[in-house]
Order: sequence, then structure tokens, then C-alpha cells
Amino acid sequence: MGTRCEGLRDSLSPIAYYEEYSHFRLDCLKIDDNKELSMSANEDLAKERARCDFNVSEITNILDGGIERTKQRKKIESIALSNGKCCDVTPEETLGPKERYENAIRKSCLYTKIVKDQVLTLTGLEVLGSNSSVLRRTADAFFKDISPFLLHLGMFVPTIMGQGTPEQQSYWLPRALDFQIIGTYAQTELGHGTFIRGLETTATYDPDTEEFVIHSPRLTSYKWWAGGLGKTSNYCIVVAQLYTQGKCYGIHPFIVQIRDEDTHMPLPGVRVGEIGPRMGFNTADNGFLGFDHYRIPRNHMLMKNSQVLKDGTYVKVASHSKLTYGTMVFVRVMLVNEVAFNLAKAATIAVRYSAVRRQSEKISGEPEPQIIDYVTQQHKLFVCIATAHALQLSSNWLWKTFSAVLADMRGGNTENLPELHALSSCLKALSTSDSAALIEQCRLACGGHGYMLSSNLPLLYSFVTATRTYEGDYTVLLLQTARFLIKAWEQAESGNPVTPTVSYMEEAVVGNKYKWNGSAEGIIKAAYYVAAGKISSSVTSIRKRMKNGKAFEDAWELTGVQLVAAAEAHCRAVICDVYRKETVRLTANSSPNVKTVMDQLNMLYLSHWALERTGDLLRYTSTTEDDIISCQQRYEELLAAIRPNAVGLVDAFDFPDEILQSTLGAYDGRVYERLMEEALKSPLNAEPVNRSFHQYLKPLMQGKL
Ligand SMILES: CCCCCCCCCCCCCCCCCCCCCC(=O)SCCNC(=O)CCNC(=O)[C@H](O)C(C)(C)COP(=O)(O)OP(=O)(O)OC[C@H]1O[C@@H](n2cnc3c(N)ncnc32)[C@H](O)[C@@H]1OP(=O)(O)O
Ligand SMILES: Cc1cc2nc3c(=O)[nH]c(=O)nc-3n(C[C@H](O)[C@H](O)[C@H](O)COP(=O)(O)OP(=O)(O)OC[C@H]3O[C@@H](n4cnc5c(N)ncnc54)[C@H](O)[C@@H]3O)c2cc1C
Repeated sequence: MGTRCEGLRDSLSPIAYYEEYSHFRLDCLKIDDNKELSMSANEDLAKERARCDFNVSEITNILDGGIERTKQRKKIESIALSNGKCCDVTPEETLGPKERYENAIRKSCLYTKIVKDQVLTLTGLEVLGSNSSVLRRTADAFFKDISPFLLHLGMFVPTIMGQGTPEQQSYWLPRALDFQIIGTYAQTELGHGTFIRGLETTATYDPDTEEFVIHSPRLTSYKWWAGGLGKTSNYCIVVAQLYTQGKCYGIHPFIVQIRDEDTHMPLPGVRVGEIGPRMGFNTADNGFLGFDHYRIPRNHMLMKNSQVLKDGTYVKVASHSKLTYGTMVFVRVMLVNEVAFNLAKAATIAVRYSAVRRQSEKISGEPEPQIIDYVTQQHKLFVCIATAHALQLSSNWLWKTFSAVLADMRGGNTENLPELHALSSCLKALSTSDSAALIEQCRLACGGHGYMLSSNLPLLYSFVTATRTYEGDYTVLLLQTARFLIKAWEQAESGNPVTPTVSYMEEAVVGNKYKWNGSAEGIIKAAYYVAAGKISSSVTSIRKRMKNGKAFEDAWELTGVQLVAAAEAHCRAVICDVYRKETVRLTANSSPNVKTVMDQLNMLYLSHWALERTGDLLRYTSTTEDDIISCQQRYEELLAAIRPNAVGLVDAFDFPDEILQSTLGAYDGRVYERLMEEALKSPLNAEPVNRSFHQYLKPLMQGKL
């Protein structure tokens, strides 16, 4: 689809037909007065770019984290993209399941080789740390869906880093980072995903042989879902209940070899396969895995946080009981960045398309306007750009918080872990939920063409909607944050100090009502008051239920709806606050127009959420109807102010066409030409008459069936 792919022939894809029937394709392209469809860029998009009043690359640099990081990213992207084999001639979505998987493996190996040979020599291992989002982003030029290697780099390697002893790391990491072995993370089972204390796979220590016996006692204990498990991985992290000296010590991580390193056959005692078609992730060979008394050496238990000695003695090393959950916290932090990136892609596609697409008449007889000129379209799309910024900046902030807590923990201090868990849980929940909803909004904003897989919007949605479930379901994670909030509220009530992200409670517990003012800081404060009001209401409900004889657990359960809403409101206030502060900080030295447009986007986000939550504002603050009316007016003014810069703003996300992979969103705006070009790649267009005509249709129509 991108220019670098023109004329490419993919050895694995069934495209012989394409050459054979090229005359048919050429005929279709000569539909306009016998002229071939235009190869030149769309004029409307060119005009949009000419009217943009700020320096696009300044915003790109802000989003990348500085000019040097932009340069580094572009260097990595250009190495990977100049390879020329990054996309398919036959769209991957038109292939059958086996061909798609094989093609995904081919491309994963190709991309891995480029990273190993060319990118790592440029950046060193740093690329796997702070630059991993660049690797992830560049990978999208290779995969429209998901690489079967995602879990290897996304969870297998991080688990060894986070849960292995230094000796275990020095043994496993070089092999894993060099792709001599490929692994995944098998925690979820058929019977349990959320409640991990209820996992049923067992790892029983046998001191006679100094081995663990891994066993799946029943069907519900089969591992289910792990990405890359079905066909790709030869190793995996298995999370299992540890038994030693007759006692169960709860779940622990083990490195388990599941396939022969040479033949790739499953090892005796291992039952492994792929789980079947799903809504997305169809190139990720998500798998199932069962064990029949399968033995692994003692030192394959990852022993940084707890150990089993040769004689079977269990030794707790870690100072906090939940450190074995560390990989999940890490991935939740990474996911905020991941969904911000995917939302930015969807916004780019929908905004560019809306500048190209003309539909209906605003005034009878006048030319049809670009659909981006409808205020309702602006309402659908500009909040997507603003949310992509909000989540990107929140994710950078969360990453810094995560790194600081990690550094503390290296020195044995786990004091800030509960706050990190509460923050990463709610930010993961809200960012994934918002992004999925807004990507779908982008798809709907593109009308019928948004439904085409070649727009890439359906694939983006199917990928991002899964992030709301995996790595901790939305509701479950918000309830985790609620636990923290209720405890903090009780601390604040009794006059004890609370941690920074809940310091607003100290003022709110006194019972003041907040008086609305429409400034950014005013809206943020109102959002905190709404959160405090919801937390307070939840506390009241729990206490009332307990007073009426309920046990705490029952009272908590019955208050669940309010608790989820309270955690959601808290997280929204945190995002609003961080987004504001980071915008002000990062634009302090920017040119005036960049400052203005970033401020407008930020205000748009704040006003949008104030208007979405008018009921809460009226209930928990002293906001009046007049305040709401003026907020609505401000919101509409912001839509108009942002309109001329909309295309510039999405250009600032700086996605090469190869990464965007969209007929509707390419930089040149040749929307209709690309739609037709992609349609002609459909296998059904391989021949003028399909054989089913002779087999079924003709006999039916001629009464000979
Ligand atoms: C070519 C290469 C190309 C590629 C290139 C790419 C290169 C770059 C790579 C970059 C990659 C980026 C993208 C990655 C994508 C990855 C995809 C991932 C896919 C999906 C993976 C998965 O999907 S994998 C499974 C995740 N599965 C869960 O996510 C289970 C949720 N379920 C729970 O997580 C627990 O079940 C749950 C609810 C906490 C209760 O746990 P529980 O029952 O034990 O605990 P309780 O509720 O009783 O709570 C008791 C007390 O523990 C406290 N606490 C609980 N957790 C705590 C914690 N973590 N830290 C601290 N404290 C914690 C709590 O706050 C209470 O504290 P207190 O008592 O003080 O109130
Ligand atoms: C695409 C994809 C990839 C995945 N990859 C992996 C992987 O690589 N490795 C891996 O180990 N796992 C993986 N998973 C599994 C994933 O982590 C789990 O599906 C997820 O944690 C949710 O658990 P569950 O499926 O058991 O849902 P359930 O817990 O059964 O949830 C079902 C419903 O019950 C509700 N619910 C559950 N518990 C509570 C509660 N305590 N209070 C209130 N409501 C509750 C939920 O909110 C939800 O509405 C993947 C899943 C998907 C979809």
C-alpha cells in the first residue's frame, strides 16, 4: 500500500492470479474517461496543510520526548522501512489462517533480523528499554495484526528480568535476546483469568530428583490464551501453584521448555496447540497448554522473590507478597503508551479522510463541504486527537513513576508499591477503555469506508478492545484502585497523611462544596471534587450496609457499582491533572502558535469531560446550569479554533504510510484510488467467473440442480 511496496512480490502469498489477471485490474482503473486514476496527491489535504498555522515538527518532538528522540526514532524507522519487504502485496486479511500465520512468522523473522543486525548496532540494548515503544511502533509496518513474537519481548523477557536471580538472568537473557529460544507468558487458564490465586496448574517439588513436577489436574487447569504459544514458542513462563514439603505456597513463575529445540516437536508430557479463530490477534497463535506430570529442573523456578532449596525448604526473599505480580504491573504501564499510539493512528486516518471526503449540502446548490467542516464531525474527532495527547503524556508520567518505584524497590523499599498498583490499574483500565471507544468512533466517523479492513480501523479496534480485557479486566482493575481509595479516604478522615495522588482528599473530607470556575485548573479541581464525592458516597454506603448487619466483604460487593464509578472519577481527574501540567511544562519554550494549539486541545479535553459528567458536577460541586451553558459554548468555540489545524495536528503524530497501513489515512489522501487498488487485490477478483457459477449457480438458474 505504501510507495515502498509498489511492485513487490511476496513469495508466500497466493498472488499468481494477480499477474495473470492484471489486464482485468488495469481495465478497472481506466474508468474515468479512459484515464488511469490519479496518482497525484489530494488537493484538499494540500490546502489543509497550507493553512496549518504552527510548526508541525515542534509538536512531533514534544510527543516523542524531545528532538533527539525524534531523530533516533526516525533513524530506526527508516532502517526498518527501507528494507522494502515490510508489507504484503496480497493483504494479510485475505489469506487463510495457516497462510496468515506463516506469513506473520516470515515477517517476524525478517523484522527481528533487521533489529538484531542493524538497529541494535545503532542503539545497543537501550532499544529494548526506553525505546521499546519505537520498536513496537515500527513493527506495525510489518504486521497489520499482531506478531507472534510480541509476548516474547513484551512478557517472557521482562519476566526473566523482573523475577529471575542474577544467575538466572545471565543464563536465560542472552539466549532469549538473541532469539535462540522464543518464549511466552502462560498464566491464564480455561477456568481462571482474573482470580490468579485460583489457578489450578501445580508445580510440586521432588527433593529426590531436585525437580518440579508440573501438572494440569483437570480441563479447567489448561493454560489458555498465551500469545505465540500455539505454534511459535519453545519455552514459556508457566505460573503455577507451588507445593513443597506437603504445603501449598501459592502461585509462582517457572521457565518451562515445551518443544524440542531442534525438531520443535512438543516434548513428552506436554500438550500444546492453538485456541482457534478470535475477534483479533489472528496472527498471534494464542495457545493452550497442558502438562502430564512433566518434570523441570529446580533452578527453572524464577527465584528472585522466593526460593525452594535443594531439600525442599521454602524461603521467602521479597519484602512484599505481590512482587510475583510484577510483570503484570510492567505491562499495564506499557499498555497506556500502546493504546495512545493506536488511538493516534485511528485519529490520523479519520481526520485525513474527513478532509478528503465531501458529502451532502450545507446550503442547497452550494458545493458539497468536506465532512470535517460539520461541527458534529469535529466533535467526534478532535477529542480523539486530544485523548491521544492526554494518554501519551500520562503514559510518560506513569513510566517515570514506575521507574522511581522500581528504583526504591531495588533498595528494599516497597512503600510506594500500593500507590503504583492503584495508579497503573486505573490508568490501564481507563486508557484502554477510552481508546477502544474512540477508535470505534473514528471508524463510525468514516462511514461505510471505515468498515473496510483496508482502512485499518476495524483491525485497530479489534486489537485495542482486547487490551480492555487482557492484563486485568477493566472492572476488576478499577476495583483494585477502589480498595486503595477507600483506605486513603479513611486515612484522610482520621487526619493522617496520604500519598500525593490522593492528597485532594485532605481538603475534600472536610465536606466543602467546590465552586465552579471554567479555567483549566478550575475544571481539574472540580474533577477531583467529583472523585472525592463518589468515594465518600461509597464509604457511606459500605458503612450503612455494615451497620445493617452485612459483613465487610458483602457490603463491599453490594457497593461495587459505586466503587467502580469512584475509581473511574479518580483516574479521570488524575489524567486531566497530568495532561494539564505536562502540557504547560512541555510547551514552556515552544513557539506561540504551538503553545496555543496545545492549550486548545487540552482545554477541549477538559471541557469535553466536564460536559460528559454534568450530572456529577451538579451533584458533587456547586456548579450551576449557567456554568454548564458557558462550558458548552467554550467547547464549541474550541472546535472552531482547532478546525484549521486539525490535519496539521494529526500530521504531527508523524506516522509513515507503511505504519498507518490505511487506504483512508495515507499522507497523500488518494483515498478512492487506494480503495480500488486494494479491492482489486481481493482473491475473488482473481478470475472473471468463479467456479461456483458452474457448480451451483448455473444449475440452479437453469433448473438443473
Ligand atoms: C518481531 C517483534 C515484534 C514485536 C516488537 C515489540 C517490542 C516491544 C515490546 C513492548 C511491549 C508493549 C506491549 C505489551 C503487550 C503485551 C501483550 C499482552 C497480552 C496479554 C497478556 C495477559 O493478559 S497475561 C495475564 C494477565 N492477567 C491478569 O492481569 C490477571 C488479573 N488479576 C490480578 O492481577 C489479580 O488477581 C488481582 C485482581 C490483582 C487480585 O489479586 P489477589 O487476589 O492476589 O489480591 P487481592 O485482590 O486479594 O488484594 C490483596 C492485596 O494485594 C494488593 N495487590 C494486588 N495486586 C497487586 C500488585 N500487582 N501490586 C501490588 N499490590 C497488589 C491489593 O491492592 C491488596 O492490597 P490491600 O490488602 O492493601 O488492599
Ligand atoms: C487477546 C488476548 C490475549 C491474551 N493473552 C494472554 C497471555 O498472553 N497470557 C495469559 O496468561 N493470558 C492472556 N490473556 C488472558 C487475559 O489476561 C484474561 O482473559 C483476563 O485477565 C480476564 O480474565 P478472564 O478471561 O478470566 O475474565 P473473567 O474474570 O471471567 O471476567 C468475566 C467477567 O466477570 C467479571 N469479573 C470477574 N471477576 C470479578 C470480580 N472480582 N468482581 C467483579 N467482576 C468480576 C469481569 O469484570 C468480566 O465482566 C489474553 C486474553 C486476550 C483476550
